[in-house]
Amino acid sequence: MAEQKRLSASPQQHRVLRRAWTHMRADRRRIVLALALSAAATLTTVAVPAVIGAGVDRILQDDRSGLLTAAGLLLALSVARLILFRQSEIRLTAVGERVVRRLRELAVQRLSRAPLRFVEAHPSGDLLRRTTTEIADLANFVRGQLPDVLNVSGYLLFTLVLLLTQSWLLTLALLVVFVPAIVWVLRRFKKAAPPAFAAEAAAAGRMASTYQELVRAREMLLTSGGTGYWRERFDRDSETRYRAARRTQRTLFVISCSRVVQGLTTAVLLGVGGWLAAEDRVSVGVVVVFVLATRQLFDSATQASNLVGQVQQTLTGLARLLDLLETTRTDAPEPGALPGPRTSAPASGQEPLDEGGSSTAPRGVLEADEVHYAYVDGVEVLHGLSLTVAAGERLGLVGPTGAGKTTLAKLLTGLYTPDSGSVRYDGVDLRALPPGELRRRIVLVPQRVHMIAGSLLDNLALVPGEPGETAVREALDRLGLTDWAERLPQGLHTPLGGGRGELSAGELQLVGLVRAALLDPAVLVLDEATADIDPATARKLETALDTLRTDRTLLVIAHRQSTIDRLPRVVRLDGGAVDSVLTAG
Ligand SMILES: Nc1ncnc2c1ncn2[C@@H]1O[C@H](COP(=O)(O)OP(=O)(O)OP(=O)(O)O)[C@@H](O)[C@H]1O
Repeated sequence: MAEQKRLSASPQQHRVLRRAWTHMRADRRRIVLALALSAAATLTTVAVPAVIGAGVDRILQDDRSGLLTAAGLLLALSVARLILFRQSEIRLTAVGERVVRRLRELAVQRLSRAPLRFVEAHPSGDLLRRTTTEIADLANFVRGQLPDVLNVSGYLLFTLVLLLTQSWLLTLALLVVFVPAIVWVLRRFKKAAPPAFAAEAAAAGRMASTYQELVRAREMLLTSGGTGYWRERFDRDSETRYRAARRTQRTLFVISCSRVVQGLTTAVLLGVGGWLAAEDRVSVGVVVVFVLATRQLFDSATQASNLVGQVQQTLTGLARLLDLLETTRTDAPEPGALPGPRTSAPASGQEPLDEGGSSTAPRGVLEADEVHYAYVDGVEVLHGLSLTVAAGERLGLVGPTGAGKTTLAKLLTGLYTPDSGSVRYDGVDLRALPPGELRRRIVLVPQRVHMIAGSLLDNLALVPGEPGETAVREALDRLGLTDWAERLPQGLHTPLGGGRGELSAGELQLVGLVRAALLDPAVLVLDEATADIDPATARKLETALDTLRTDRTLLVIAHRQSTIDRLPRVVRLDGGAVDSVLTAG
């Protein structure tokens, strides 16, 4: 099996911000301006204790004009602070939202282009959580906590510089007591937090997957009486999530130990500061600066300790999102195009290529060459299968359940890529075709057709090229399905999907066939696409699809004998290889 990239449940958080920077680069000017404003706003707060300290010294020196200057400065600082904080917050939030929006759109874009095999290999709840909940958490963090995180970090840094300029001895006393203790607390937290938060996020993803599967399989569970099993599984997941949440809470408790460290530091500072003032080695104003600044320092440290949990949670979410973006990134070279319209004679047995236009996609030979494919390592499903379908041929594909027919159909339509070997259309490897071009040429109609919330028209028009109502009505007409659409309560505008209305299994297949008729591809692969439709209607539709375009290559997977009987050549698969070929007549 070709190496398949997989998402990690607890992806690496190493250098997560540096990795995220790639997605922020486009906004670097806005980011720098927002950070500069935030730093300036923080400086206006840090300066307050220094100005008060200077004012106290002026009082003790009976310097009235100095005192007035200090008072005026305090007033100016408070006005500047108000303006700068507001401005920095607005700009930070705006730029943060832009980055989050870019990440959200990129995640959805990459996921929508990810190989089917990648999507099938992951629980849909996990993918959903990464692209919705975790991005929403990131957006909330940007809006709610990011300005605080920057202010607190700036405050801690600038205050330290201020204190050093006031008295290095008192700063040393502060650092000797405060730093080792706080470093110990933070290191313990840093060691315990990433695995705890990652485990909680993974448990939440698993729970969402289980819930989603339960909702999707509700009918089967009710009929088979399997709800008990599902409840047990959900309870197990819920228990794991509960334990993971408890572990996170315990980790957060480590951080609250910093309050004890703060009490100890204040006591030491008061003692040393009082002694130095009595010895006349520092002014009373400096002691005042230290008392005020360290109070604010502790407030910031407390705020930081509260924020650390949220920051960690956000970093975990960001790492999971980056994991998704990095895993789904394709380094494939620019997709090639099919050869342009030919002026020379076509290869023998081939018709000339059409020049394009959605209704005249070019024709060509479809070939599977020595294709190997495995869903799971070591369990090969197709074993070097080769098959050639001539341009315009109508071919049946039959075989026992599990023979590999659907797998081959998905490979022939480019939904899967072979582990080795190749699938070519008109001599071009399907991997080299842009998705839009590929769909114009080769279309698979599966047995299970999926719907989105919207009207019948929205659902029918869910094909590249956004066909309008007229094109949809024409396609219905060509397939003889106008009456069926008109019989629905509001005709083409009947609301469907998202719990608003459902179609029967056979009607869903009609939708799949109309979509195929709208695309009108050169190659149409029907995988049990009429199995749920009554035999008479199925025959009518199959004939319509046949006659709509007589030069179309048609590959039909079917169990119904009457469908197979209409096809001039039938290939039988067994055990992932061609077993026999039957030709009519
Ligand atoms: N998503 C998947 N993950 C793992 N194994 C899979 C997956 N889909 C199919 N298989 C396995 O691949 C093998 C071939 O399946 P496939 O659906 O191609 O058979 P089929 O011939 O179309 O069967 P049927 O007639 O029942 O539709 C089976 O053994 C099946 O269990």
